[in-house]
This record gives sequence, structure tokens and C-alpha cells, in this order.
Amino acid sequence: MDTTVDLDSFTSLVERPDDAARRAAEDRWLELDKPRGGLGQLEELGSWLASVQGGNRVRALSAPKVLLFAADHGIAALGLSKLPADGGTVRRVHAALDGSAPVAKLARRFGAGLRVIDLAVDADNEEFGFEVSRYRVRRGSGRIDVEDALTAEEATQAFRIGMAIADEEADLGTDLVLLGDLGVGSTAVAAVLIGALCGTDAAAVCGRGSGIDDKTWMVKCAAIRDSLRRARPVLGDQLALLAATGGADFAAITGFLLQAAVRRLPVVLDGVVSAACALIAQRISFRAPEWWRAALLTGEPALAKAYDRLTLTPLHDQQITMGEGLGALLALPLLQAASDALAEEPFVPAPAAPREPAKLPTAAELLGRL
Ligand SMILES: Cc1cc2ncn([C@H]3O[C@H](COP(=O)(O)O)[C@@H](O)[C@H]3O)c2cc1C
Ligand SMILES: O=C(O)c1cccnc1
Repeated sequence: MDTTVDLDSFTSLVERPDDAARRAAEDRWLELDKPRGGLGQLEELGSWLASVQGGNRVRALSAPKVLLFAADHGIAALGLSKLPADGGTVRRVHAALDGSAPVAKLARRFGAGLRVIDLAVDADNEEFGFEVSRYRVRRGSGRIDVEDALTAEEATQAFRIGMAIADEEADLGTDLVLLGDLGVGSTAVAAVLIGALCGTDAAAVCGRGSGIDDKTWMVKCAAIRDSLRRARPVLGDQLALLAATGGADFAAITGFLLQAAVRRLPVVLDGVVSAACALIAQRISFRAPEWWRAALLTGEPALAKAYDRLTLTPLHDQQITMGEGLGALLALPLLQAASDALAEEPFVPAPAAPREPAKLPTAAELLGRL
């Protein structure tokens, strides 16, 4: 694999979504059998889908997929999460894989694929199998309040892996990505990146993450403060920033978001981790955010700041606070509804598995029971 990445190239490689397609969709809304504006915010959402799909026909979404980027973070060793630093991420990855995690149940419900990508979980290489861990960059990451999360080479490698995943998904025909992340301590790392990029202090970006108490919040806040000091000198260099105070998941998501925009693959962002990466990606390509939608606010103060900067408005407000792509996935029915309403070809669901016909009693049998 090439070991360098030309960030400047994204400025020209990322194009704008198709404005003519958006205008055609706006005209089509007016022709449909409904009052003007009758589908409310779904109309703007459908017009956005038209612009990212391009061309003159909106296609009903048929291959949405949740991508969960998983990694451990050295800073979790300070005890700033409700989940254990030792084994918490491993358990969440298993829950996503065995179908018990809420995101896995909902993905089945909504007909979305689910792919878990282990970038740096603190586990043996064999823990989750080849498909999940084939892109693993390292095991865990450095404690960003005192040392770099990654080496420069690892940051570049993770970034390129994210790009490769975007290419794989685009080539597979995935038509919408619901982005998620999984990792103990990740909200602290995201807060550092967003705090650094927005020029705020630690208290303004430190949230409750997995549901921490006041005492733990203070530990987390001090860790974010110390990490912010390490982030500021490298603010002008996105890969150096990802190496110093990010992680392999953050670097991969950033590369993924940019290459997804190059490949015209629309993405729904989830919580504060995807927002931190989106903010970094925006600094690399100012046009890229036009390919993304924000799913929700999770209560993390850093998330609201990031979406403000990105001028993205959350699609729903269900007060989900657990990450793992659940918020992004909950936005899927809205996007499906928008694309179904606008598409000229009706959506044809895959046939359900044949069922045994119900055996109802005959009238004579019923009478016989009386
Ligand atoms: C039972 C439980 C299940 C979870 N699943 C995801 N998270 C969430 O918590 C983590 C981020 O928060 P922090 O930065 O505080 O560690 C992520 O793994 C996120 O998915 C969970 C949290 C809890 C308590
Ligand atoms: O914003 C998030 O992604 C988030 C918030 C709380 C807990 N886990 C994740």
C-alpha cells in the first residue's frame, strides 16, 4: 500500500453535488399528488438525495449500510468512561457482531447492511475474525494527554484504509452510509479534536459520554485540557493532529469521509466522533460537507459546536446518547421515505421468506368445538 497521502488533491477531487438534479427534484415535488410543501422536511431531504445521486431520476435507496469503525483509546486508562477501559470495546464489538446490540437489531429491521471495522481494538488479532480485523493498524493507541495516539505512518495508513473502505463500498453499490463508531473513551478524544479546531476550552466540550458522574467528568475534563495543549501546536497539519490527539478510528473515518465524497457516496453522520472527523475533513475539502447529513444531537456539547461549524442540521431528535451508529440508523427511514416519494420507479422490497399458510379451523370444526 502507498504510504503517503496528498491531502491537497481532495480540494479538486471532491465535486459539488449535482445542482441541476436538485432543481429537477424540486420541480418534481410540485408535480406530485400532495399539497405544496406537504411532505415537510422530507422534501428538502429528497432534493438533497437527488443532488448526491445526480442524473435526472431519483433512485429509491436500495443498499444502505451501517459502517462501525472500532478502536480503543489509551486515554480511557484514566477511567473517564462508564465502560471499562479493559475489555469494554471488545464486548461492544461482539454485541454488534452477534446481533444483540441495538444497532444490529435495527439494521435488520430496516434492511440495512452492517459492517464492523476493527482499526485498533485492544484485542488479539483473531478475536473477531479476518473480515473484521483485516485493516487493523495497531492494538489500542497512545494516551493523548501525554503522548501521541499514533505514529505519523500509522495515521497515514489508517487514513488510507478509510479511503479504501469508501472505494470498496462505492464499488459494491452501497447507496447510503450510516456512519458509526465504537470505542471506550472516544467522546474524550472527539472533544479534544473539536475543542482544538473550534478554539474552545476543555469545559466547553467535555460531555457525559457513556453516562459518567460529576467526579469522572472532572477527570475527563482535565484529560481533555492536557490533550488540548498537545493538539494546538499541530492544528495546521490534519494528519499530524490525527496522530497526536486522534486515533486510528478517527484517521480512518476522516479518510473515509473524504473519499466517500470523491465517489459521490452520501453519508449520514452519527455522534461526536463522526462530527470531529467531519470537521477535520472539512478543513481538507470545504465542499465535502455537502455530501453528508447530521443525524442527531447526542447531548455532547462538542457535537453541537461541530455541527454549527459544518452548518449541518440534525435530522431527528430522539435523545439517543449511545453512539454506535444508532442515531444515524434511525435517520434511515426518513431518507427512505424521501427517496421513495420522489423516485419514479416504485421501491420493490426483497420478497419475504415464504411462510407456511396459516391453518384456520373450518366452520364445521369451530362448531364441533362448541
Ligand atoms: C452499557 C453501554 C453501552 C454502550 N454502547 C456504546 N456506548 C458508548 O460509550 C462509548 C463512548 O463513551 P465514553 O467516551 O464515555 O467511553 C462508546 O463506545 C459509545 O458507543 C455505551 C455505553 C454504555 C454505558
Ligand atoms: O456523541 C456520541 O457519539 C456519543 C455520546 C454519548 C455516548 N457515546 C457516544
